[in-house]
Amino acid sequence: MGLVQWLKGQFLCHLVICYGFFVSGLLINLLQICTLPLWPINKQLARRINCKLGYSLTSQSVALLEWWSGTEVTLYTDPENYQLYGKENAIVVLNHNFEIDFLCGWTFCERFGVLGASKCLAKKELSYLPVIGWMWYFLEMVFIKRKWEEDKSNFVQSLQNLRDYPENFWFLLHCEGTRFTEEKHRVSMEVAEKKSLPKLKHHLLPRTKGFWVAVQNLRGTVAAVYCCTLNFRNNETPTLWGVLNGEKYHPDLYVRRIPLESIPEDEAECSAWLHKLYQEKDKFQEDYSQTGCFPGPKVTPPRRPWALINWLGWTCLLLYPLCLLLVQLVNSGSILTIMATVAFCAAGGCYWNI
Ligand SMILES: CCCCC/C=C\C/C=C\CCCCCCCC(=O)SCCNC(=O)CCNC(=O)[C@H](O)C(C)(C)COP(=O)(O)OP(=O)(O)OC[C@H]1O[C@@H](n2cnc3c(N)ncnc32)[C@H](O)[C@@H]1OP(=O)(O)O
Ligand SMILES: CCCCCCCCCCCCCCCCCC(=O)OC[C@@H](O)COP(=O)(O)O
Repeated sequence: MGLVQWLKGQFLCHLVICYGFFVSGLLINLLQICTLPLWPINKQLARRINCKLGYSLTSQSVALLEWWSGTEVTLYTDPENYQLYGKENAIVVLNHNFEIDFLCGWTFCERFGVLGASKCLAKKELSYLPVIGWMWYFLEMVFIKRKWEEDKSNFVQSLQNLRDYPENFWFLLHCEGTRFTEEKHRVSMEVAEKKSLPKLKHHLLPRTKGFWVAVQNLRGTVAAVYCCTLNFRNNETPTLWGVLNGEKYHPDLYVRRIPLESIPEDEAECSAWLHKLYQEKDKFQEDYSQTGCFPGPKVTPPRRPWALINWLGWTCLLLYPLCLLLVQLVNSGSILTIMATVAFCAAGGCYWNI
C-alpha cells in the first residue's frame, strides 16, 4: 500500500474531512436562512443563490468520490442524447441497490452542471438530517411520508412550485420506494404475482403512483425521463465508508432518454408503461451480470475542477481557525485540557477503527 493510500485510511484525515463538511454545512445553512427575507422580494434570485449554496455543500461529497477515492462513473448512452444532458429539465428514474447510488448520481449531475439544482422525491425522515436535510428544505426537495392520503396535496403543490424554477434541474425518483434487499424483493414479487405482473430479478416492483403524479404535474416543465440503470463492475459492493477510505469503485450507468410526450397521461396506462420500463431495466441488469456491460457506446464525461476547488477552499478556510484553537490550547498550559483533548481524539480514533 502506498503512502497516499495509507493516509486516506487514517482517522485524522477522516476527522478533517468530516469537520470541514459539517462546519461548512452549518455555515451554508446559516447563509440559506439569511436568504429568507429575499424570497418575497425576489424569489428567483433567492432560488439561484440557494442553488449555489447547495452546490457548495453537495459538491464536497462529489469531490470526495471523484478526487479522493478516484471513482469515475462510465456512462453508456446515445451520443445524440448526450448533447441534451444538462440543457433541459428531466425526471430521473434510478434503481436503488447501492449505498452510494445517490453519490454516483451526483457526479453525473456535477459533470452536466445541474448539481446545485438537483432534486429528489425523498422520505420525510431525510429532511430532519442535520446540515444536508436542512439544506434540501431550501432547495425545494419533495418530501413524502409514503402515505398517499397524507402526502397527496403537499406532493402536488411541491411539484407545481417547480414549474417556474429558474435553473435546469433533474428530479430523482426511486420508483421502487426503498433500497433493494432480498426480503423486500421476496415480498414485492408476491405482490407482482397477485397482480399477474412478470417477476423481476434485480428490482423491486415499482410503485407507480409517485411517478404518474410527477409526470402529470411536470408536463411542460420537464422535457424527458432519463431511465438510469446503475451497476458496479466485478460485483463490487460500494460503501460510503469505503469512499471515505479512498477506495476506488467502478460504476457503470446506462442512461436512456425518453421524451415526456411519449408517456401515457392516463394513470392505468402510465402504471403499465412504468412496469414495462422496469421489465426492460431488469433485462439490462441481467445482461450486465452476464457480460459486464450495458448496451450502447461508452463515454466518461470530463471531470470538472470546481468541486475540488470548492472543497480545498472550505478546508483551508476552516482548518485555519482549528489550528489557531489547537495552538491556543497548547499555549494555555492546562495539562488537564490538553489531556482531555488527546483522550477525546484517541477515543474517536479507536471508535473509527472498530
Ligand atoms: C443518475 C442521475 C441521478 C440524478 C440525481 C438527481 C438528484 C439527486 C438528489 C438528491 C439525492 C439524494 C438521494 C436521496 C434518496 C432518497 C430515497 C428515498 O427516500 S426513497 C423513498 C421515497 N420515495 C418513494 O417512495 C418513491 C416511490 N414511491 C411512490 O412513488 C409511491 O407511489 C408513493 C407516492 C410513496 C405512494 O405510495 P403508497 O403506497 O401510498 O401508494 P401506491 O399507490 O404507490 O401503492 C399502493 C399499491 O402498492 C401495492 N403494493 C403493496 N406492497 C407493495 C410492494 N412491496 N411493492 C410494490 N407494490 C406494492 C399495493 O398493492 C397497492 O397497489 P394498488 O394501488 O394496485 O392497489
Ligand atoms: C466531504 C464529504 C464529507 C463526508 C460525509 C459524506 C456525507 C455524504 C452526504 C450525505 C447525503 C445523505 C444522502 C442520504 C441519502 C440516503 C438514501 C436513503 O436513505 O434512502 C432511503 C431509502 O432507501 C428508503 O429507505 P427505507 O426507509 O425504505 O429503508
